Amino acid sequence: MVPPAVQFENVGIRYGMGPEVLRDLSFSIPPNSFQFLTGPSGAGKTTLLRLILLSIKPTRGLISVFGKDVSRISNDELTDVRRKMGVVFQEFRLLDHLTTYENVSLPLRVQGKDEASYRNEVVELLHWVGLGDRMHVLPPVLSGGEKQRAAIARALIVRPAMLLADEPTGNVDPSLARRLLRLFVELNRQGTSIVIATHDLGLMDLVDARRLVLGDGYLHIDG
Ligand SMILES: Nc1ncnc2c1ncn2[C@@H]1O[C@H](COP(=O)(O)OP(=O)(O)OP(=O)(O)O)[C@@H](O)[C@H]1O
Repeated sequence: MVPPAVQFENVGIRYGMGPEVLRDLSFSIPPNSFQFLTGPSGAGKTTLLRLILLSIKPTRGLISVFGKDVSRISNDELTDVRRKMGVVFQEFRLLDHLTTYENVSLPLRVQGKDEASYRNEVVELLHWVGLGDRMHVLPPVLSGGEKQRAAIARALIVRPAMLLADEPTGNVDPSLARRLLRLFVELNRQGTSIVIATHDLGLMDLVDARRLVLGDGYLHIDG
């Protein structure tokens, strides 16, 4: 049986000596599932995504990712787990000396793939996210929304087992937001588990998906 992409059991986290930001979180993200993560500003959405990404540790409880208990994970396993995750966070981390096309292709280049094997796919994806005419420019001349779309394309190009996206449509107009959402839905159809953190109720209404709702440190699940 395929394990859940993510499993939390009684997880809590605090920053330093502060109060618990998240408390008693127990839930799972099934393989091939689509969910929104929502809740008011400061509710802990980014914190929850960072826990799943293993960039911060819980102060209590158990987290497993792709069936691995993260408290016992080796460095090699950690690298392997991270490779399976596509991540779009609010800081886009594009490399300023590479063009948009080169930034988006970079994960495939790092995997040792030959450019001829991926060029068309990268170009097609760049057109889909509305960057067809921005392919050959460097990130410093891109707008915030264009950088965000480049970061989305870079996360999707490797067809990750799980996509974690923090407000991925925060900087784009509503019609482009719907287009990006269609891209996430298509990726999900091809087998990727999707977690999208958003405040945008209109966006969530467009997809019949589970909602993980954070509030007062607790999580409840709608749908
Ligand atoms: N590095 C940190 N050190 C101390 N406190 C932090 C840190 N990061 C987040 N917090 C606190 O944890 C709480 C949750 O923050 P988080 O960024 O996870 O919320 P969020 O739901 O993503 O918010 P937003 O919707 O505004 O992005 C907030 O009270 C925040 O101040």
